[in-house]
Amino acid sequence: MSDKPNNTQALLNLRDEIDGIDKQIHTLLNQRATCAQKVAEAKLQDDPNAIFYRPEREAQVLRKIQERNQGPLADEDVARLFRQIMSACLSLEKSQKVAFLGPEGTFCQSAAIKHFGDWMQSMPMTTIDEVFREVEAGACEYGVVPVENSTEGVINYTLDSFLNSNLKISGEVELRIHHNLMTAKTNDPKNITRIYSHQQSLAQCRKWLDAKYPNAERVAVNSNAEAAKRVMSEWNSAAIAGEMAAEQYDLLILNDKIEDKPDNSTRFLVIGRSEVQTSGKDKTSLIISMKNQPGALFNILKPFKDLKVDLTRVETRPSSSSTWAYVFFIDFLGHLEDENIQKLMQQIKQTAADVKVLGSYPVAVI
Ligand SMILES: O=C(O)C(=O)C[C@]1(C(=O)O)C=C[C@@H](O)C=C1
Repeated sequence: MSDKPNNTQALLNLRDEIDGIDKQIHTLLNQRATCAQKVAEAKLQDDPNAIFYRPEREAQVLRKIQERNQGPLADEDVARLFRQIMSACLSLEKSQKVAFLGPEGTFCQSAAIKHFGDWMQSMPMTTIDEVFREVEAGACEYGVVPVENSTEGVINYTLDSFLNSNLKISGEVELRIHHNLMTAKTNDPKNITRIYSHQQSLAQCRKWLDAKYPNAERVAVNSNAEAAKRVMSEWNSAAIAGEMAAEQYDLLILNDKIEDKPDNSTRFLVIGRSEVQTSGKDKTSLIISMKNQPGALFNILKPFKDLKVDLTRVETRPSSSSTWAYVFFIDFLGHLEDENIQKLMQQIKQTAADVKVLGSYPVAVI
């Protein structure tokens, strides 16, 4: 018997128990990965040009995990763990290249990692348009682009990019956005006279900046990560960016969570070249142009009421072609394969000048 105090022996016994559990988890993880490899083989036998990433199936797996979770780990934490397990399994089937609005360290990259896990290959692009082009050209399987922020509203450039693209929406990601003021570790915060960030981030932290740095020059740049890159070499500057950017560019966070609204979040869209099957809890996005006649908008929206389809967003944008004065970007709950959505689409097509389906995709799970 060890002469160590009881609590050490109890500790050692518990560690033995953990070792036994880890051994089981390790075995099961490799069994699961082997299954995923067999799934890949089955997909290829069915279709030599098989699509390996299946967002509908991943959403179903993550929902089941959350539904049966008994704790002590929180539902979202367990789902994030399984998100990573599926990411590792998918990488055994086929590595996924995902374009995002860069550079490295942007919230868009954080959204891509949240959705695809750490095993995807993230490819930074300088503009939203470039993300679309990279996926259209087949250089990347998927892309992630920002579409709306809870404080600043919709990102028009993303909506307009869909007008001239054949890409489909494959998924959506919700990301809580925390802004931090950061600077180079060699800088003296008292010398800060210029603050860089994306124009949306400067706007989301306006009140904080007015209170803390009323006289600092505010310079809008393409992205928060670009702002972080700049301050690495400027002794009198600071950047507003996410935690990931501070890590990426080895910066010191002077103040964290400086956003004016505590529930500040951004929604991102996952874009791809193929349609997504039904997952059981889906959303559909359309672009609808209306005939220039009285009551046209009412006629478009009436079928949603009649068929009890839940509209989640309606945005108006100027049309890119002369024939369309305005187009409507409409999101609603349901999948194109659902019977009531098929009825809805028939009625919309009777009254609209034109309808462009952007896709049906799983409602964000984590
Ligand atoms: O079920 C599949 O189609 C799989 O490829 C397996 C799996 C998984 O790990 O659960 C992996 C990748 C897919 O995106 C979906 C699920």
